[in-house]
Amino acid sequence: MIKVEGLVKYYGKVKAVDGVSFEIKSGEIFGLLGPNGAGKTTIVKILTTLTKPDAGRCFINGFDVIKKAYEIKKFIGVVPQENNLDRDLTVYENMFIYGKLHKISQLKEKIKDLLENVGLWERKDALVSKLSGGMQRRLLLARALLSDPQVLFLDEPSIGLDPQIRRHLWEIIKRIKKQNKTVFLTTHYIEEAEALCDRVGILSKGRLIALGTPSALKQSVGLFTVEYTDKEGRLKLWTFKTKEEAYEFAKKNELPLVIRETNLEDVFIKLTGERIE
Ligand SMILES: Nc1ncnc2c1ncn2[C@@H]1O[C@H](COP(=O)(O)OP(=O)(O)OP(=O)(O)O)[C@@H](O)[C@H]1O
Repeated sequence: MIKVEGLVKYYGKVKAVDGVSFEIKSGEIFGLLGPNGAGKTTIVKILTTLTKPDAGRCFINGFDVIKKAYEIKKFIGVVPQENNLDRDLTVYENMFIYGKLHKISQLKEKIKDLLENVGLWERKDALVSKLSGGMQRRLLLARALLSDPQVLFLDEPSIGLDPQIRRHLWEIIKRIKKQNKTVFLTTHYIEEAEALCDRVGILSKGRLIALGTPSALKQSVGLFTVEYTDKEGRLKLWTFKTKEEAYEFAKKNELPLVIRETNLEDVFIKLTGERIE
């Protein structure tokens, strides 16, 4: 469904994307995981035709994203990181105007369906400025789905939301996948990548440093982690294939160590020596 080959993007002298390649299958939830500034938004902007790469190619549904921007726009939906809803209009009006602009047929029925789907039908007459952050994010999602896109791009969908509201949003995103849509999301939340994504690409300083299912990525460094935080708050990690090896190692040490299952943050730390969040 999505194919990215050797993507490079500079902003002046900053190499924001440095030779990134990956493929996403139809119906997958694919996540780009990485810290702030890793280049996630830039890749989303390239794939959604908002900016052009300096090198490389990408295709969505066989269409060249750079050459066929007009066609691409017909089958993608985008939830940008920055909220671009009209705050002075109601929930319904935001949906209606967007639908009219995009010449959506059976608009009223679709608006009702989607607002019900994201739990906002009851609030359809509320001004956007009166909605909570989580509700606004759900409205952005509903609006992006109005054109019934085959591929949905979500740039940091749950940034700034508290954990409970984040989980509600994840349920909605999982339902979207069930409608046979391909979902491309970016995140710097480990939990979000693990809870939602079929496959994850780990991005660091513009480079894709690992790619695979969350469990394969964890397996690649070792499924069990021994953790130690020194007096200065510095974290040290050792990863092991088996729980027994981890216990064996911990037993030999005098230090207060924590033994736990490896998560994607550990994978990132192992590969880069840095933390994500
Ligand atoms: N318009 C721009 N002009 C100059 N530099 C930019 C621009 N947009 C991004 N950058 C730089 O490119 C790099 C990648 O930024 P990008 O926004 O793609 O990262 P990100 O992983 O999405 O992080 P965030 O979650 O903070 O948006 C960063 O060093 C950033 O400062």
